[in-house]
Amino acid sequence: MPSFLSVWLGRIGRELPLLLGGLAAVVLVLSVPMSGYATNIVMQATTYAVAVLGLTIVLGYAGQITLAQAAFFGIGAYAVAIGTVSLGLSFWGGLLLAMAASTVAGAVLGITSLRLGGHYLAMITIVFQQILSLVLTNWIEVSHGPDGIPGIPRPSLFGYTLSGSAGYLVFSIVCLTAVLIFVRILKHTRLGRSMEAVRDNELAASVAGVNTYRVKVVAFTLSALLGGIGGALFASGFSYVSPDQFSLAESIVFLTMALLGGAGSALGTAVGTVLLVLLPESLRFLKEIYMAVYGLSVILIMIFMPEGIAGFARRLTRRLRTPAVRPHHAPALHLHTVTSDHRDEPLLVVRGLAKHFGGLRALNNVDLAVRRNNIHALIGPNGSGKTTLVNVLSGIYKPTAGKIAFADEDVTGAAPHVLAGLGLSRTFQNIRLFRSMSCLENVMVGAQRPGNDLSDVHRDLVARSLAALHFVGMGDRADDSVANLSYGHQRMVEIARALAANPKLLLLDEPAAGLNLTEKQELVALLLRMKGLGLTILIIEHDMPLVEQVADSITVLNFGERISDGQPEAVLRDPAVISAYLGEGRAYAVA
Ligand SMILES: Nc1ncnc2c1ncn2[C@@H]1O[C@H](COP(=O)(O)OP(=O)(O)OP(=O)(O)O)[C@@H](O)[C@H]1O
Repeated sequence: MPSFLSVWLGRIGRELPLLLGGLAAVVLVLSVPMSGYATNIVMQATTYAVAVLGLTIVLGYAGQITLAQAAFFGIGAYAVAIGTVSLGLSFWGGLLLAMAASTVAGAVLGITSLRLGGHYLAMITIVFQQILSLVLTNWIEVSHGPDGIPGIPRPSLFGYTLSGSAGYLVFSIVCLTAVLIFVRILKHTRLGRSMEAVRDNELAASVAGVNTYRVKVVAFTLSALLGGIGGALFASGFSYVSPDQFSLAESIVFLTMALLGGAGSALGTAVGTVLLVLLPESLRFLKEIYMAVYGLSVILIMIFMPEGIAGFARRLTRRLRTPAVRPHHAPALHLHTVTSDHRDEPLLVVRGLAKHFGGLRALNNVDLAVRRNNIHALIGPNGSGKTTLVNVLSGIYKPTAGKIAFADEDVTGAAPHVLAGLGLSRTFQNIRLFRSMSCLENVMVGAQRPGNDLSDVHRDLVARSLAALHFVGMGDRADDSVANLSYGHQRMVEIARALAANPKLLLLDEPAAGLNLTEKQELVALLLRMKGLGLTILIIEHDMPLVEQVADSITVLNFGERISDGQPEAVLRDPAVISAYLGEGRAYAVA
């Protein structure tokens, strides 16, 4: 069964409480008579919530700030208005138009702007929002200008027109429940995990095999689509649209709703939306000062609940949660095995590699050959170019000159996620984990890299990730948040994430840094066990006793140039290495 289908089917059962909640809301709407005013408030909350759930995806999951959600909401609303009133389409035709228009607008804006991150993206979305407002106000022949478009029809369903408010409200609640469940389940899919990995640490996500740009574009487009659906429901519900309903101010309100509820939680976002629609209405009795009290309430909630209502609720219920049941036995980890006839053949071949930063030659004319099933150490003084070399090999930096061949394929200048897909995994000198995720989720991002020969089912992904965690001695911490781990344990999780990807080559950048003596001995044993399973390892390390225990060959860099290369016995006796790095009497330099 395809992985995504098994995840969706497996998760849908867990959403039963939400389905029942939706059903209860429907029963309530049908059984309790509501005034027109109350109906409008609930309809506004419901349709807004659909649009704001888009922000859960793009901001909460993928960490991208957008201030154009009201623009996509407006595109959806106007598409239904123009489709039904001007073009004579049915509501359903208008809805399809709204979905298509918001998706295309989101994809185009995402593709063109998501290479820029952070505040640049926020600025571009503000500009887009302002342009849309101007177009809606001034393109009178199409949008009817500031007067807006009245008379938008409501849909028919199975021959029954939802013209009554209660019927349409039920329809909106059903739509909201479906969107809510979709967004909640999305979090647990490969795509959702990739989004969260991008949010937590984009660089680590890319070397773990996530195409970060594509994931951001998909998140942005999905968010725009939900904005469009929300807008379509809103337009048909209120039968009227005008440009002032979709202004920048509205986008800021949407953002506040998401942040107030807790952007990373779909349920929290929905609660935040309902609260911010109801709060000003419930404060109207305060007359002139009601807006001031409203603003103050929002500020106070944000100060005392910085992670939003969802984060606050999570903290309250932490102790009540039951831990997941995991198998006690350690599942076996299968790695990329090298047959004995290929052992010692070159896996990675680097020729004439150079990397210049302006006038600084961090690497100059470096040659390197890493042989299969070998542990190859890269040593040299601080600033000699070791990390730069690993950054070039893993695609983070483009080389200035030279060629890199990996598994007989020219990979010079390839992107990090492409190299990860070919079987190149790495860890970082400064540990880079996805800090909001558990150990298991971190490792699953590694395991789900493209090209990893898992039979494509979620269960296998979990099994392989648990096997990798057990292999590094972290099996019993699978469900712990990585943020609560000691430094040494975080290193082990990072190695497990790389191992779960079933790499052909593992690049380790100073894995012993920050470890105590016992942990270093455990690392030596781990390195030898990994080699025993057939893995090829390139390790940067300053700890020379460790290097001596594990290395089959050593390359030494100094001022960006290779000064020695070969078997450890010869390299460590090389006068050039002793003078540049080891010192007389082999007093090992420790970083
Ligand atoms: N992004 C960058 N921009 C400019 N200079 C850089 C950049 N990255 C590295 N360098 C420079 O390149 C040189 C090599 O640095 P690198 O980090 O590769 O050394 P290293 O051998 O890994 O050192 P260490 O053992 O201290 O980690 C240094 O002079 C460093 O300042």
